[in-house]
Amino acid sequence: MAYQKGEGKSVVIALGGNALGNTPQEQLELVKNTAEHIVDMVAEGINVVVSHGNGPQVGMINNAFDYASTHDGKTPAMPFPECGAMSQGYIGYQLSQAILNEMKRRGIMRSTACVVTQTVVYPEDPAFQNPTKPVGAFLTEEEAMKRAEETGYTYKEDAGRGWRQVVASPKPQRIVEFDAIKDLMDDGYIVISTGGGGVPVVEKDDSYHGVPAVIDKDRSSAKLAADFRADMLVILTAVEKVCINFNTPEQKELDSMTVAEAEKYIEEGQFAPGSMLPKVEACIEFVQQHPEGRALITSLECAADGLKGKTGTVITA
Ligand SMILES: Nc1ncnc2c1ncn2[C@@H]1O[C@H](COP(=O)(O)OP(=O)(O)O)[C@@H](O)[C@H]1O
Ligand SMILES: NC(=O)OP(=O)(O)O
Repeated sequence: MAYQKGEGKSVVIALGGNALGNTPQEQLELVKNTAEHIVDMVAEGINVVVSHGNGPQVGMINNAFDYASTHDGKTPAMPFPECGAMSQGYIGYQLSQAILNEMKRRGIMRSTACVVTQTVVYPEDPAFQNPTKPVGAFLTEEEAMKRAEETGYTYKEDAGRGWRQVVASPKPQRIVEFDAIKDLMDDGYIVISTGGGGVPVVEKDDSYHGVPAVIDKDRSSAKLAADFRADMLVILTAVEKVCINFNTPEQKELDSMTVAEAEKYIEEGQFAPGSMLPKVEACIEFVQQHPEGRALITSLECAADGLKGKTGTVITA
């Protein structure tokens, strides 16, 4: 099956934590299943851009370098933005390989392209004054204070379980490699990009500079999808549908929401901050910027059916 330039719908998929797991070994196994679902969409003639989270991965890489650099005296300290880029690299490598293998198995003559992506954030974003995103392992207070002094990073106590590094989660303003991502997609590549929301960079003196932060990947995916006016933003997570009264006897699955309905539910506190809320907000941002587009929240397993309108929660303008 060969790709003809310009044909097919365009879809940005944001992969949640359950598509990747927590360790490289677990991830290598899980991405095989993830790839099957992505290739199901490719087989339907859809042009797919894949983005993914990186919270556990960037924390793991950062910790490994911190540990090595303070223990062996030979390994250099690794700046946080470089850790983010490494997480994009190894997740992208595993996803790319799994998608290629699956396409080969099905006789689909398409290729993949991984784009290490930077995302511009504003230095004055209030998120920098209130780091909220925990990354990496738990420490004692003493260890955390020592590391804070050495690195300048922020550590916070996490619900009585110990101290963890927290980083800011600023809003994505611009995807630096946007043109390359679009061109690659238009040329028929299955593009893996904007991993972990993109490495956050600020613009200063006409140059980009990495900053120690982790952008919400659903927000960056919404920005990417809106910028190239994708037909659909698909946020894949662990649940088939968004619910109201989630985890209560009155729980009700939603097939669809307009922006006005979603905003009413947000006001009622129906979506948990740090999990479902940013996903719904990302969908709202996408359809507000691109009202002809539709956003879908569903599970990986239901993705293909969701794209056919058979399941999931659809958010429209
Ligand atoms: N109102 C809701 N409807 C459905 N799921 C919800 C709701 N509120 C919170 N959740 C939880 O949010 C989770 C998705 O958030 P999270 O696990 O942070 O995402 P990710 O898949 O990106 O890692 C769901 O698996 C579910 O447990
Ligand atoms: N960058 C990001 O949103 O990662 P997680 O989805 O893993 O938290």
